[in-house]
Amino acid sequence: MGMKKAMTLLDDLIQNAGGCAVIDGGLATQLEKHGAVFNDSLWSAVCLVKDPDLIKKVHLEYLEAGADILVSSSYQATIPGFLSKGLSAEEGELLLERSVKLAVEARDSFWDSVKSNPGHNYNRALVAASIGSYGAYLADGSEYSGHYGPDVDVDTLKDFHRRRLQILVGASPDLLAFETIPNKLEAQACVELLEEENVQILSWICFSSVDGENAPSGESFEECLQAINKSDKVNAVGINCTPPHFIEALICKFKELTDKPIVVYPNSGEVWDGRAKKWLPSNCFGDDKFESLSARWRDLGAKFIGGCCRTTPSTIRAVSKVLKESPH
Ligand SMILES: C[S+](C)CC[C@H](N)C(=O)O
Ligand SMILES: N[C@@H](CCS)C(=O)O
Ligand SMILES: [Zn+2]
Repeated sequence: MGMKKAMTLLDDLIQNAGGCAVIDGGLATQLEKHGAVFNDSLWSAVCLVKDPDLIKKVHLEYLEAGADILVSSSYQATIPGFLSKGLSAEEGELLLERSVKLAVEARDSFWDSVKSNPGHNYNRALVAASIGSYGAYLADGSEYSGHYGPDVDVDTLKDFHRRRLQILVGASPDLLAFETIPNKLEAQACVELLEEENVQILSWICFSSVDGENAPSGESFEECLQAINKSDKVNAVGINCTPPHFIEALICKFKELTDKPIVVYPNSGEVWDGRAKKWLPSNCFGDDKFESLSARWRDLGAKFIGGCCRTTPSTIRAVSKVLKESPH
């Protein structure tokens, strides 16, 4: 499909969803709720190897809750990560393809089961292939610090992302979702890669933020968005895995900094301790808060809203309900 046709598909989805498409919630979180254990450097990508059926089940739960966009299970799935566990490059590539396939299969079977029900309130969902940051692969919490050290330059990051991007593009998702990008260098690497590979699939680039004002590296979003704004290969930009109380101000900031559609899918407000590898209870937002805040975020201009870590299908049910029952 050409970029133009894909863009129409996305615009139609936003319109059919009432002016703002609903993204799913935390994938790893919901896998853990079903008993999956991720005390491993592959984090949720362990499930791609050990229990792909569970991934499909969670995708179906999010569709049932009203998600218009599913994000695939490839966040922390990388060829070097799989090689470090003794898998071959070919096996790693098949696992990446599998992550898209699982989401596509869930989407297709869910849509087949609801599309002819009169009065159903679902849209045919799109599948976004997740591309987690280099920091996610490092598994040291650096997707929330942006500190990759002096030896990492733009070529290191492009080399890291290139093969996975090629494989995910080859699996034909509807979208590419760069997630939890923590600094300007990685944003630039992602844009250069999309250009160099002449990628013909829509994409968004989302940053994390730990202070509600800047990228985790301390660089301003004005700096981080420079390369993105110049490229027509990036179709939307925003924030994920960041506490909900920062989102309103960040939407306002992004509106001043870019003409691209804005994506927000915050976490619950809990804070990831990269060393202890656990979530620390903090200013935690429940589903009712997500419900009221989503309407506010939509009114401020966000075009894609969902949840990230520690949000669940019940969060997305609340978000979907408010966005679809009182459309803009
Ligand atoms: C979004 S964070 C909670 C993912 C896990 C992290 N990259 C780690 O492996 O420690
Ligand atoms: N798509 C990933 C993001 C982690 S920050 C997940 O939901 O698990
Ligand atoms: Zn997250």
